[in-house]
Amino acid sequence: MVSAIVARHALRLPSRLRLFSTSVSRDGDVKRLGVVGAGQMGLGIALVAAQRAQVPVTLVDSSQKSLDKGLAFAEKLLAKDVSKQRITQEQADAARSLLTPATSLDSLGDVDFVIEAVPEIPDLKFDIFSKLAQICPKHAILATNTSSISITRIAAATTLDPTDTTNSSRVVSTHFMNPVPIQKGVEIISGLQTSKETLATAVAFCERMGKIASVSADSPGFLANRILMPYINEAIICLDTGVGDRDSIDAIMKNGTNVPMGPLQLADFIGLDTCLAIMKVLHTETGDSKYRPSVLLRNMVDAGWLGKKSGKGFYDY
Ligand SMILES: NC(=O)c1ccc[n+]([C@@H]2O[C@H](COP(=O)([O-])OP(=O)(O)OC[C@H]3O[C@@H](n4cnc5c(N)ncnc54)[C@H](O)[C@@H]3O)[C@@H](O)[C@H]2O)c1
Repeated sequence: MVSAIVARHALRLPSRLRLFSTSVSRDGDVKRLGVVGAGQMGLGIALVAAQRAQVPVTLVDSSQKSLDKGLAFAEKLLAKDVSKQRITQEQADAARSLLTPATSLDSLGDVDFVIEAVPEIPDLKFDIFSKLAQICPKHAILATNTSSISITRIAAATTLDPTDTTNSSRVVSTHFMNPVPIQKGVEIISGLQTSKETLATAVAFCERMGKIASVSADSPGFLANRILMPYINEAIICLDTGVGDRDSIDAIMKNGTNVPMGPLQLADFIGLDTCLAIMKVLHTETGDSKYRPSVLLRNMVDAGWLGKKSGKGFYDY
């Protein structure tokens, strides 16, 4: 399965990508995982890795408060799984015991694979990857959960000499979908420097986590957001220009395409600031006017109406 996905992808890669195919990963056998950022995504990734792949996870966050909150939430999710008889108490205890919190990146000296899930701030990610390249073992895969930042740029931050791909070839994106314990899909994105072995290890590990991998190249919005965000943006333009009201827009897509929620409700769930940030990346990096963020989306973000997380968006919460 893994080799088929990677081979299919490699066939489509320009030959210049294959030139950088340095062997850095001995095999797909990840024995210890590091996760950086214990927020919404990082916590979900750590928990699913502990439950499904059954690997010990070092969960690093610069904020002790975030770690405490994240681990309390993990315990709540595990208790819910036990109460619904999806898992036994022993399985819940085993998963919880695999999660070790830490506040310093220096705790990641023994991991085989690390997934970064800190906020979507380019300089923050570049700084973390330059440190991970020094701290993690030389065979470790360095993955990011970014929604929109170029993987090639993140990989470039691991070295001062761009011609030396020892570190940059180990960088890849494992873009998990939210909420991680529920969504099956994960998007695996190669940067220009990413080696075939790194890609294969990333796909294999995500499959061990019970996920279904889709592989894409480093291009603005990758696959998921390149398709999803213009759909959401168009729904907002339809609302803004009076083609339909909120409920009609959500109802036709929900009842007509069999999705669990319509585009406006989904935008609220993702966060309107996140939607706008991704549309801006698509617009500026492609220069294509078809990705222009809708005026109403900009106005709602300016008003602080960010969706579910702020209590108000297209719906009230
Ligand atoms: N939220 C989504 O729906 C979603 C979906 C897919 C991808 N993503 C991406 O995942 C990443 C994380 O998003 P999130 O929603 O989990 O964010 P979040 O704000 O919930 O969590 C980020 C965590 O990183 C921690 N952090 C900040 N600086 C740090 C540092 N220097 N070292 C260690 N920890 C640090 C914060 O304390 C916080 O706990 C982003 O790149 C985002 O674009 C988000």
